[in-house]
Amino acid sequence: MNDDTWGRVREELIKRVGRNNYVTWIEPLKLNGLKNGVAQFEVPTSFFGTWVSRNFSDHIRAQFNQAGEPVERVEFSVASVAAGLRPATQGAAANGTRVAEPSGQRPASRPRSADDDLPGAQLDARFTFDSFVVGKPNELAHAAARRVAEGGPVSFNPLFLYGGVGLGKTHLMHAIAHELMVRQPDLRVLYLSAEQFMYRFVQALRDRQMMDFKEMFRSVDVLMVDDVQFIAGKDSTQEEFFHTFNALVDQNKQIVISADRAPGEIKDLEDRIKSRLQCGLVVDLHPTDYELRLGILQQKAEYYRSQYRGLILSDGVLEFLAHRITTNVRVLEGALTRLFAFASLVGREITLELAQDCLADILRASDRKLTIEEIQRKVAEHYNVRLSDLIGPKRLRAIARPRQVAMYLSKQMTHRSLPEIGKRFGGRDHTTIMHGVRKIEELMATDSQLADDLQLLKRQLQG
Ligand SMILES: Nc1ncnc2c1ncn2[C@@H]1O[C@H](COP(=O)(O)OP(=O)(O)OP(=O)(O)O)[C@@H](O)[C@H]1O
Repeated sequence: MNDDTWGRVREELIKRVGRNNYVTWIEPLKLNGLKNGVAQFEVPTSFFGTWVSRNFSDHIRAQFNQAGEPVERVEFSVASVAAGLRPATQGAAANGTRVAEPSGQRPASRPRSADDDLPGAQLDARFTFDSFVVGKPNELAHAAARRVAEGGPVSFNPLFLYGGVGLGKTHLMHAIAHELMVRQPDLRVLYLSAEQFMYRFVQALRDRQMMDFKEMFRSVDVLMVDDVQFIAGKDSTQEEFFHTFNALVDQNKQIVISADRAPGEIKDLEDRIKSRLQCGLVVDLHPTDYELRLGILQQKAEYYRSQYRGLILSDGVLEFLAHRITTNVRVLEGALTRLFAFASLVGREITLELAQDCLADILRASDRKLTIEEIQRKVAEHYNVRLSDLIGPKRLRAIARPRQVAMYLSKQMTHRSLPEIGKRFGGRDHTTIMHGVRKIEELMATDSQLADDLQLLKRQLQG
């Protein structure tokens, strides 16, 4: 092989897989040889090899062939610390690649969810515990996820993680899966979204393969279902999910579920499923606070600094973003990505002015003030009362309580004064509003249902 070939192949790969993927997954590969149509690479860990094999081996093969070097198979071996590279030990996989572990150890930790018989979703390699920043709002969820990922005796089943958009539920679930696969390579870990569960179920029904479907789902050691609220209102999917769930719990197999709200708050979910979901540990990811946002930004900025070497980040920019972008982590990440990409394109230092300029739309959207009308609408919808009744004079308890909830939230979540709030509640006096706010404050201490309602409403309004 011409010495330059791998260099040329790498250049092409940057274009095919993108710079981020390239730096993370291709750059660390060491080409050991190319013989009889097999390209052999050294990789730092077996997980790394599995990941590259699964996601990039086709690209690598194609680019070698393009460069005039026929390659039929790509192999990855883990370097042994003491004795250099150990020979590959595992047979070729169906896709023409193989991943090997150092000899003397267990066979390669090929994630079982990558097996053809397990229809799991792909895991995002970036979503690990190492890259998850822990702060007050997510410390409980993180601790619970860690415990499950240790893979010891099942102590709470299911683990139910919930929280608003983009707060890290999926990240934590993937982190559990990654960790389990590394610790216990033989474990059958299946991660999928509730939507994929339904899709598989419908497919099995259509193809008359329900027995296979049931057998497959009951054969896993760990089942993780993301965004379970999706199956609410889908009767037969719920039914099947319920049976799968029970069968696995009976076998003492771990289940991890995520949703955008607590089990009891998912509308159109059967009561028996709600109660099953509440049996284990239910933990929520709270909206981020300033410290957590700053921590996440610092971590991501560190990564970008290594990607865009030479770029200067002025003091105070990250603090500014953590203050101003409070929506969710996904938006925060998007802002930083754009900022670094823009600064590198124009070759300028990332200053506060540049950030304000380049992120004007995101900052404007984050600045959006919540209105009393939005709060009233959300509360009316939540309690299933008419908006006109919520604002109107009716004194029925079923309406008066939601009205007080809306008054309380208006006081808490907007900068409006009591008289201003009164005006928007059908011209009520400010003392009526004050009474409503106090009533809710009192009740919250003793009525856990009300406290849950308020938490949910706040989360949704902040979302
Ligand atoms: N604590 C954290 N540390 C680092 N990154 C985080 C953290 N929380 C969220 N993120 C990042 O924010 C993005 C959104 O997270 P994720 O997809 O897990 O959210 P989610 O709660 O599943 O949202 P959705 O409800 O939309 O499914 C991801 O890129 C994730 O890595």
